[in-house]
Amino acid sequence: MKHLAHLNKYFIKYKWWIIPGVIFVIISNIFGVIPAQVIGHAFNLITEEIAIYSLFNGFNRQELVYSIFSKSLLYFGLLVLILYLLRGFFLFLMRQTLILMSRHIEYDMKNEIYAHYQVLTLAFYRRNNTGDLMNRATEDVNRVRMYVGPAIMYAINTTVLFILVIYSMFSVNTELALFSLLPLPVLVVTIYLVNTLIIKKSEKIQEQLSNLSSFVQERFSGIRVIKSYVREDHTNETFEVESDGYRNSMLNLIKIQALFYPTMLLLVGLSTILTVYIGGKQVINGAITPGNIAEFIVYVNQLTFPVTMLGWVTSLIQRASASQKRINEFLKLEPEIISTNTDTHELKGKIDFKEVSFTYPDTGITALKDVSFELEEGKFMAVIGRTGSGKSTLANLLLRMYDTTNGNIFIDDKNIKDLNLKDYREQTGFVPQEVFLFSETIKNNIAFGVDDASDEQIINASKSASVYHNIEGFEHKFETMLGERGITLSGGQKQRVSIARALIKEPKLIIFDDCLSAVDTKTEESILKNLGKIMKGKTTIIIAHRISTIKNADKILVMDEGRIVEQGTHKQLLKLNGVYAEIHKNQLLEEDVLIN
Ligand SMILES: Nc1ncnc2c1ncn2[C@@H]1O[C@H](COP(=O)(O)OP(=O)(O)OP(=O)(O)O)[C@@H](O)[C@H]1O
Repeated sequence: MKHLAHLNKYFIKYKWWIIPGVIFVIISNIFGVIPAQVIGHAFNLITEEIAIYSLFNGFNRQELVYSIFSKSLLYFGLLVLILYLLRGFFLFLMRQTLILMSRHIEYDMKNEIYAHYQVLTLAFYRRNNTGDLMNRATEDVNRVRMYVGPAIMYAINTTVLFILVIYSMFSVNTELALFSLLPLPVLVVTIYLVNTLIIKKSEKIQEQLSNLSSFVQERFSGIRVIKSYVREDHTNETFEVESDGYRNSMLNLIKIQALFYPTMLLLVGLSTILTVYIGGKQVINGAITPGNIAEFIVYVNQLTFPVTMLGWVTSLIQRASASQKRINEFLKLEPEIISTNTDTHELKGKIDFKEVSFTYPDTGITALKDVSFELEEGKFMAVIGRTGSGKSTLANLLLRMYDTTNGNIFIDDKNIKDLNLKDYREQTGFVPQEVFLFSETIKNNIAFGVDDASDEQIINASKSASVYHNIEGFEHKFETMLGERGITLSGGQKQRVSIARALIKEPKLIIFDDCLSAVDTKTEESILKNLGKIMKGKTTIIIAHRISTIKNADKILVMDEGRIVEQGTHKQLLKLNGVYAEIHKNQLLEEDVLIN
């Protein structure tokens, strides 16, 4: 329960929804209890009037007695109807306040969680899978909403009704009240147990269903692989096994659910029988009137629903508490990378790595070891090296996605940790190795990093990235939708759209992480030529595998196993006759083989 204390701030915020809500609950219940008393009186009236009516047997007056009798009964009927209508009206107001409040809290919570997700670092996203992140923002929030809305509403409702009904019952007759209420605790416990079982089974089913959907989703995405490996039948079989498990669990749940209502009705029936039996005895003894029995039967029936709710509410609170615990775990996480500086700084692009080492926190892999280099502002630097040698890690550190484990990075002679990170990243362009495009129009994908980008800017960026002609070739040009709802771009086209997205920002520092691998050498040349023009006087870092991409760089870093093994210009490195010269030789040989 202590986890739910996090929600108190919302209750305070929405106190003007809760207070009227509680008042409506009380009023609606008063209008629920009075009809029982009216029915009791009506019942007594019937018995008395029948006796009077029989007394006048054979007299003319009997007709008059009958008309008075029926009129008064009609008035009673109308009164009960009006009372129930009023009850209904206040129930409506109760839901309008308390349930609506829960929707507002749900909205606030989702915003709070989403905003917190945004400040958490890349390492957090590596540690947690997307499904889990989504679950906390949707499933868990939904469970908590069930607590702040229905659970609280029914809890207040049940308490108020209980007080009113029990007071009315005991004020009529203590013994009858005790016997009528006797089966109710059994009902509460039974419903709680059955409900907990139902919830447990439902959760398992939910999990099976989500496994099933993930399975189907993945297989649909990988349909090309399935078809080319002729694994359709095998996939079908796996699906059937999963599906069978889901069906069996569902059948099991339905069996339990089928027992739920009969058990409830049985216990309520038992209560009614006890009321009639004990009440009958009391009537014979003259302690109560027959009308009181009718009144009690209405009470017992009125209590049934809230009592059922009591068991339900208890399990709702338990689930909400578990969910809130999970949500709190995330909300309490502090981002590892904090930037408190709010000063803006015009980025010049001087970079200085001083004995930088970096170990990935979750895997313990040391990706950079004692890396030191300097790059003057406005220069073009390239990084080359075998796969896994730490090139992308270097880019990650340069964008401060992670902080160094040892050593320091200086940008314009300022420690990167002291920079205003938002301001720094805004002036930096980054093209990642794995292209990610949103399921949006090409135009929106290119304009992603800029507010209110003009058409001209978008066109120029696409021209610089040598993707303009491809886009113009599509039927809807820049309005072409990408992703699931639209077309699929080729690998090279994706890379170039991603480059255009970085170029439109007109960054002071640009980092290309192996993002020219899927474009042919001619296109690459034209991109590099454009880049040379755009980035003139601005710092450019290109991570690449092809010497042709980087031979004009002012400085080339050659990396191996997390270390810089060589650095210099193309000519200097060739002279060294080391790793770089070896890569160069091999690539020349490859080209020869291809040409011949
Ligand atoms: N997010 C991560 N968490 C843990 N380890 C990582 C992570 N990213 C990379 N590594 C590890 O760090 C090492 C360096 O990887 P990095 O991606 O920097 O290499 P790279 O030189 O860019 O390789 P490639 O040319 O194949 O892209 C590798 O051993 C890799 O397994």
